[in-house]
Parts: sequence; C-alpha cells; structure tokens
Amino acid sequence: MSWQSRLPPELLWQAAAQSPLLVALFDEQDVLQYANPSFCHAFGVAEGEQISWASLMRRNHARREGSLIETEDIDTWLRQVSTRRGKLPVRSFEADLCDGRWIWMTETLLHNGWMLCQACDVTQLRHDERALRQALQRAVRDKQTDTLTQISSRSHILRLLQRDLKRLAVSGRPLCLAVLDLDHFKQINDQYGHPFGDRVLVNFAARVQRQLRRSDRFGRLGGEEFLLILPDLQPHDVTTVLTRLCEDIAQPVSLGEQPAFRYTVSIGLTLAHPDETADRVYARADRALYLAKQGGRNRVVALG
Ligand SMILES: Nc1nc2c(ncn2[C@@H]2O[C@H](COP(=O)(O)OP(=O)(O)OP(=O)(O)O)[C@@H](O)[C@H]2O)c(=O)[nH]1
Repeated sequence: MSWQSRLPPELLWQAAAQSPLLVALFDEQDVLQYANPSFCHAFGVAEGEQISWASLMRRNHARREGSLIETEDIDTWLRQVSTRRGKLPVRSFEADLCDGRWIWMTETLLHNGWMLCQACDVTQLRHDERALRQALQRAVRDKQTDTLTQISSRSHILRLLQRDLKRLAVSGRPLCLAVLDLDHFKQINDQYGHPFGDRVLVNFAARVQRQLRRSDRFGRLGGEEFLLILPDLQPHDVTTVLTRLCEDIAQPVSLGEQPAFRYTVSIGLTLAHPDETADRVYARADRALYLAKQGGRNRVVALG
C-alpha cells in the first residue's frame, strides 16, 4: 500500500499547520493560495488571505514586517526580484526578516505552475557562525601575543621580521634589528623568586613599548630575550635611541615589595641588508648582543 493511500489528507494539513517551517503555495499568477501559521506569522498574512506575492512584498515593505526589504524604491526592487522569482525549478536563498530572524528559503516550481515556498529559521546557525568567527579571531590574537608580557609572541615577531625583510628587498629603505636581553636575570629570579622575575619582564616590556614609534615592532623571543624591529632609521640614529632606552631602563622602579628596584638590559643591533635571510640578520644582532654582554652589559653594540 502506498503512503498516499494510507495517509488521511487532514493529517498533512495538521502537520503543515504545526510545522515550524514556513510553508506557502502561490498559484501560476503568483497569488497566495495557502500559507501555514508559521508563514502567516512571519509575513503578516491573515488566515485564508489571497494576495499576490508582489502586493504582499509591497505591504511588508510599507509596514516593515516580513522580509526585510532595504530599498527606498519598492517598484524597482520588485522588478529586479521578478527577474529571478520562478525562473528556475528550484531556487534557494537566505533572507532577513524584519523581526531579526534569518531564514533559508527554497522555492520549488510544481508541475501545475504553482510554487511551493518553504523556509526554515537559520538565525541560530548564523549566530554559531559568528561565534566561530570570533573564536577564530581570538585564537589568532592569542597566538600572536605573548601571554606574560602581552607584546608580540616569538612566532609573530619572527613572521613580522620575514615580512619586513621582503619589503626591504623591494623598497631598499633601512631596517634595523635589535636583540634585547636583560642582564643577570637568573640572579633576579634566584634572589627574589620566579614570580618577581615575571614582574620584571612585564615591567620591561611595558617600559620599552612606551618609547616605541607605531611603525616599530617589538616581541618576546623567549625567557628574557626580546626582538625589536625598527624601520626607516639608520643604525647611527637607532644607536642613539637605544642608548637612551638603556639609560631609562637602568633607572630604579617600584616593583612589588621593592620600592627602588634596578635592572639593566644589553642590546645587540644590526642593519639588515637586502636579500638577507632572517636567520642571518638575527645571527649578526645576536653576535652584537654577545659583545655587549662581554663589554660589561647595560649597553648597546652595533655590528654592520
Ligand atoms: N621569571 C622568569 N624567568 C624566566 C623565564 N624564562 C626564562 N627565565 C629564566 O631566565 C634566566 C636566564 O638566565 P641566563 O640565560 O643565565 O641569563 P642571565 O642570568 O640574564 O645572564 P646574562 O644574560 O649573561 O646577563 C634563567 O634562570 C631562566 O630560568 C620566565 O618566563 N620568567
């Protein structure tokens, strides 16, 4: 026995009446011949009302209900939509409703020329999509940020360096790279404890950050080692800036229980050459840093 012969027709009506899906039938003149309660509610249609699709849209537009139609000129809008409506056997699209919901509408042309319209509420899906997008943005931001100091993470600052080196190859403008390393940091940890060492790192990052230009890039490579990229300045000028920074960092600060705590930083500086790899530039800056440490710390050494 087929379903058709088994199924009482009124059950189909009841099912459509209770369905959260929006269901409607338009005849070959595009006049509404049936709409279930969900459709009626969403589009402001009265039970049993026969209204053409164009009139319904015009009314919805005037009353700001049903489909959200963002136009001043409803006639032009109707003309444009009429070029698509009923032109394909099946057509699906997303539409906004004035009440804030989003629906996914499918229009199916039936054999007799009528059109079956069915729509489901996809508002939640769109919200989930947005939540997913936001989670992705958060994950990217977290990956780019050093958890402790809130400056660029190692991977991010190294990626910025690669990008700046590529630009240098094209622009030829000067690009300086500095490696900054806190002095005797192990002693600080040993004497005051690891959490205090963390506070020193945070304090250092904040103090350096305050002195930078917007175009400078600053990141933590790991431990007490930091990387600074300074575009568009010659090494001579950068040496002056960083020497001042060293002097500033050496000033006592109030940190935790210590009202006048002093720490210093050593800096290795170099100028990147066009077509150089990040590894090569970094190695030279690191050698300069080594010389700064050897030379007594709390200083800047530049290597060309
Ligand atoms: N508090 C804290 N300490 C860290 C962190 N990462 C690394 N360290 C410590 O930093 C210290 C670095 O010590 P060293 O590499 O010997 O360098 P240093 O004592 O600063 O000596 P110089 O660089 O030669 O002046 C080690 O004791 C690490 O355990 C961190 O995130 N927080």
